Amino acid sequence: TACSSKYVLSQMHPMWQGPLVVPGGDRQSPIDIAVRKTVFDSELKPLVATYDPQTCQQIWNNGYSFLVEYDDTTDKNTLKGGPLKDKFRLCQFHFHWGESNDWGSEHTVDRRLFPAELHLVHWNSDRYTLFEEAVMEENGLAVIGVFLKVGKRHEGLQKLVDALPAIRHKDSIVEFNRFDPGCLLPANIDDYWTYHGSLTTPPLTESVSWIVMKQHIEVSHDQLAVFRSLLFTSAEEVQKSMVNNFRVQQPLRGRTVRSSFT
Ligand SMILES: O=C1NC(=O)[C@@H](c2ccccc2)S1
Ligand SMILES: [Zn+2]
Repeated sequence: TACSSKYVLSQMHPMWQGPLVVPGGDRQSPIDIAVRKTVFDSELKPLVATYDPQTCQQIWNNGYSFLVEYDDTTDKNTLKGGPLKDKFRLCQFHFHWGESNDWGSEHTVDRRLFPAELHLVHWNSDRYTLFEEAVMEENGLAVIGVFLKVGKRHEGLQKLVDALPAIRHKDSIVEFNRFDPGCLLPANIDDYWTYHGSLTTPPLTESVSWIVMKQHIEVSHDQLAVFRSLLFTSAEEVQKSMVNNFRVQQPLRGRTVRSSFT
C-alpha cells in the first residue's frame, strides 16, 4: 500500500546511520527523553486508537525492518486525541532492534536503551489523501513508539514471529491477515510523552508528532531472537543479519517534550 513508500524506504542502506544531523534540521528524531525536563500538559487528551484486524494485508522485509501493512484507503484504523488535532490513519507498524538485548531502541529515557522499539505509523487523513503527501508536511504523521523489554512471552506477537522465516530476505513479502495491532500496545496508553520530530530514516522529514508510551511491553528472548534471524540482504547477496537498525539520538534543539501524566 501507499504507506510502504518504497521511494522512502529504498534509500535506506542496511546499517544505515547516514548523516548524524540533517543540515538545518532542528526537529530530528529520535531523541533522549530526559524525564525531569519534560513538561506536564493538562490539555493533552486521552489517545483513542481504533484498529480493525481484518484490514491487515501483508508483512514484508524492506531491507531495513519488517513492516506489517494495513489497508489505509478507508478510516478503519484511526488514531485521534492525545496531542493530535486531526484524525490519523494507521498504514503500517514495524520495529527497530539491536544485535544484543542491551540496545536497539531509537528513543531513550534518561539515556536508558531498550532492546527494541515498536513504531505504529499513521498519516493525517483529515488533510491529505495519501501517505506520500503527508510524509512531506509538518502535521502529516503521527507515530506511536512503544519500548520492548525482554521478559515473558508476548502471546499476541507470536503470530507475527511465526511469519518472519518466510520473509527472511530483503524484498520478500507474504500475505498476513487478521492481526490486531492493538494487542501490541501497553495496558495503559494514557501515560505518554509527546514532541515534534522527524522520520528516523530517509527522507528524515520533520513531519512527525511523536507519541512515546511510558509503559513498555514484554517479549521473550526467543521472540526477539527471531527478529535477529532476518536479513538486510536479498537471496543473491552475502548474508547480513538485520540487527542494529536504529538511528542514533539527535539534538533536542530547544524542543520541549510534554507528558500526559505527572
Ligand atoms: O518512525 C519511523 N520509523 C521509520 O523507520 C521511519 C519511516 C520512514 C518511512 C515510512 C515509515 C517509517 S519513521
Ligand atoms: Zn521506525
